[in-house]
Amino acid sequence: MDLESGILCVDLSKDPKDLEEGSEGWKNLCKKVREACEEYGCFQVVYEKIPVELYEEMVMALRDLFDLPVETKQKNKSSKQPYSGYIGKADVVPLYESLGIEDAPILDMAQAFTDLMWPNGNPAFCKTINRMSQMVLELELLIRKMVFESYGIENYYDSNVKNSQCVLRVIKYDAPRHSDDDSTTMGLLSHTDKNILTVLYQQDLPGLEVLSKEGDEWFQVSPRHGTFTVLVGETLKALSNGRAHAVKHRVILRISEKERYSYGLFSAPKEDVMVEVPKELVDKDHPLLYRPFNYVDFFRFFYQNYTLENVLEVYAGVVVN
Ligand SMILES: O=C(O)CCC(=O)C(=O)O
Ligand SMILES: [Fe+2]
Repeated sequence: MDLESGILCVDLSKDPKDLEEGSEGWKNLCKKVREACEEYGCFQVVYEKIPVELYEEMVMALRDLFDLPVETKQKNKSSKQPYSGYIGKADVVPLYESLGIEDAPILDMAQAFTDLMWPNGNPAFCKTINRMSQMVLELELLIRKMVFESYGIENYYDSNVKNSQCVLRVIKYDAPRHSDDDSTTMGLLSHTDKNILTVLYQQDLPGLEVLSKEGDEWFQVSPRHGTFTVLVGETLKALSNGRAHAVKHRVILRISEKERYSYGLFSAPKEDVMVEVPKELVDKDHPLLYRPFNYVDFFRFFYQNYTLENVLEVYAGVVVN
């Protein structure tokens, strides 16, 4: 099995025929994706469709963006979607800074964000984030389709896509400079994502770590060119009636002179739709675990009440039994 340091790797670039729906290769990929979602809650995916120069343009775009004054970045307020808005240099994670760009694959949305950050215009930035997020969304939709097919719920795929939206979250971690204290290398605390799927790119430096399902081992996810990391979120776990595993992950930085950039496309249900477990995934052996829920409530629920001590109570609020 092409397990690399505990993370399953799915190669979507090996044979174009594998991407023909219904082919043997496609069925094998779907099976592998399901296995990865259930056993690990994450996997790496090789996707060579994205042109090399777009990765480079993305680094320049991120540098440009994070170099803006904090007051400008703070103009990016979260409106409707969780994961949008500016988060900067919080006490618990002082090296972390990020901006969420709602529906960045839609040109008007990418343009609105660009106009907010650069009232005098920055067409190169707009084009880059729009193109990159379109390509990553294409990848996310492909994987989502594989997940739905692997569970035999492909007839829910179109409505699931129609009822979903996405945020491109771009992240910068300042270089940690001291090694005498663990907190100086903590980039992002251990958490699960609450959305459907996250498709993440680590631009240059390593840092992402995922916790084994058994909860006893952290695995480092190495950044590799053309390789994305897919993480199962709590909403996909709920949709699969608890079968898929929402993986805990964190970012531990290495002492270095270089800042770390990453970006992820987070797909999530639209705020006004109810998420329901497909009836096909409920049976005698798999009793219903989640009542229909609204994503924004689901998200707030985790974040307002969530501590390591009360994790079970938090689940009890959305879990039927
Ligand atoms: O920066 C990374 O590699 C991970 C970011 C992450 O987990 C998140 O934004 O939810
Ligand atoms: Fe995350």
